[in-house]
Amino acid sequence: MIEVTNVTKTHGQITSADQVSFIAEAGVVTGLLGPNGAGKSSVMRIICDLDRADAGQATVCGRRYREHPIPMRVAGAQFEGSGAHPSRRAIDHLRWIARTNRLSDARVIEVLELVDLQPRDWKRRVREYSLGMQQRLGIASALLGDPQVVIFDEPANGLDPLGIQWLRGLLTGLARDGKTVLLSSHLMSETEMIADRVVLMDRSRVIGEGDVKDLVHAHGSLEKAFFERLELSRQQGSDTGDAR
Ligand SMILES: Nc1ncnc2c1ncn2[C@@H]1O[C@H](COP(=O)(O)OP(=O)(O)OP(=O)(O)O)[C@@H](O)[C@H]1O
Repeated sequence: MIEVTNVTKTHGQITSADQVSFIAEAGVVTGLLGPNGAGKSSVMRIICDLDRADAGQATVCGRRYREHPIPMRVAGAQFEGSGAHPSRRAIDHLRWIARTNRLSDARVIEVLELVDLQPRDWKRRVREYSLGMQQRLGIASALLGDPQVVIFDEPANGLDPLGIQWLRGLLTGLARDGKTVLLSSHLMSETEMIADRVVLMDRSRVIGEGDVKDLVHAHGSLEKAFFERLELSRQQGSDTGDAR
């Protein structure tokens, strides 16, 4: 489980997270949905201890990410593509991460197969990878430690419709195995396809949340639900003189 409680983060004049609170449960695919600059990556970076919150806290399975003895075995994360150096061979990138985290080379092969990268591509250099292949490699590295919690920042970017379908199968399977799955996206229809539950963000705040099925049932589509909520929230913001 991921628990985010009143997380606030500022960078000088800019607020990237403003009292953000939500829970991502085990066995559920939770989507953090919002437009560019809404604060999704900022919150995910704080969950993974890549950034420190100014106030509030985020825990993964009951503790701060970095307080776990081998964090990678508890939570795996993917930010911006593969995270690999372009000159590295894909398999060597994963082997390096595996060895520094006391994981076996056999697990490297398992995750390469899990993300459906073809054996002929394993030894290719990452710079030769398409965007979609880089996404798959990034997802593979997040899964290396077979963690309870997986966090993917915009995993659908660069994937074609078949790739999106594959991603949905993968994430649904992980949730079915009892894992906590958190993904961010600004893509409404993809999120509607992939997530069970959504946390809606705009201008660094949570503006709503709910089960995707319920929101689609009530509003016709997740996109409509999102924009209705967005309009209301921005209206309330302007009523109170909040310019963000
Ligand atoms: N290190 C930083 N320094 C200054 N501003 C930052 C920093 N990190 C994030 N921000 C700002 O915080 C806001 C939220 O950014 P963030 O990347 O979290 O949004 P996002 O929802 O992930 O957007 P996208 O969908 O475009 O990735 C933006 O205005 C961004 O410019």
